[in-house]
Amino acid sequence: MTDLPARRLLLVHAHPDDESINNGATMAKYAGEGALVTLVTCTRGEEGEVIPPDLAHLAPDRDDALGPYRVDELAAAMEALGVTDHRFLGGAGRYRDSGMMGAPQNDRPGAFWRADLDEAAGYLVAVVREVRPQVLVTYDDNGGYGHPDHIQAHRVAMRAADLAADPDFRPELGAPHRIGKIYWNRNPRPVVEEGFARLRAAGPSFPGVGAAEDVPGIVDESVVTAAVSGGERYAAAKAAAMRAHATQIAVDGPFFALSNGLGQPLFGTEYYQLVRGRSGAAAGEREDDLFAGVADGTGNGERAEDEKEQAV
Ligand SMILES: CC(=O)N[C@H]1[C@@H](O[C@@H]2[C@H](O)[C@H](O)[C@@H](O)[C@H](O)[C@H]2O)O[C@H](CO)[C@@H](O)[C@@H]1O
Ligand SMILES: [Zn+2]
Repeated sequence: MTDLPARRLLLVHAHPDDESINNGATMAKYAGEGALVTLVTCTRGEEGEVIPPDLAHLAPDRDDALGPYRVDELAAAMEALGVTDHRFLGGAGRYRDSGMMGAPQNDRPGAFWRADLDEAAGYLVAVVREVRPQVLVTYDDNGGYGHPDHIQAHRVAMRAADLAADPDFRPELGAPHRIGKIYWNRNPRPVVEEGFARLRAAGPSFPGVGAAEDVPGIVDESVVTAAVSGGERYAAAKAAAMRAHATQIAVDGPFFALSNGLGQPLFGTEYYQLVRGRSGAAAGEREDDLFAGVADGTGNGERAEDEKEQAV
């Protein structure tokens, strides 16, 4: 990729829908401000459940046509977010959705959970060395909530960040590139609990109400180091993107539910933990911009020698 935009953000997610749920406002904001936002999705979500009854035939135990359908849902979500650079890890269909932890699908040939880590990371290294992002966003080491594809996406993303910077690793994939800042998706407990209180007060239009502790990446507020506000404009884009994933998500105003029918709050501000690189905020302050303190616009700069690694 030549003539790279000054700011470049790479996000790595497991299934179509995760990007909108976790980072829709962030992606829309930076895309709207002219940054290059690159999304890599590791599977097509073939093993998902299906919410709309008229689409139930797509299910893996019926037509097994959910994967291609979710590819189209993801394209519509990218349109809503204004994101133009989306790839599937290794190409669409290279890795299959593994199902929930413990499901027989975990062991199916081709399941992402069974992927060779360095082979999968190699596909991502090629993207990193092409787009040369200053910022990478992915899940924590539990994948947010323990889904095997989320855990594997975390492992592949973190491994690829290391390999992409190694000049001895597959030089044919491009010049080495060190990603300056790496963030994990987080949700601060007080914000989540307040959102559920709003949901209960509003009276959910969903069959039930979820539990705060089940929200992926929920942590004590002190763990969160960055908060990116999408404002009304980008929060609306996030909601539209989530609606585009209609087989997986039902949206009702400031709330949504997955196929389990359990309502939860939809946040227009998204939260992160900086796990590698240097914060651009003052000591003890949260960042409000993931690119704060980025070394330079080229994204080719090595980290400053005195740069303090975030302890994780
Ligand atoms: C948000 C997310 O990661 N969704 C995954 C997840 O889907 C959940 C799964 O079907 C579960 O059984 C339901 O109760 C829950 O409501 C769903 O969100 O796992 C799917 C299978 O791996 C995956 O396709 C989906 O994207
Ligand atoms: Zn997922």
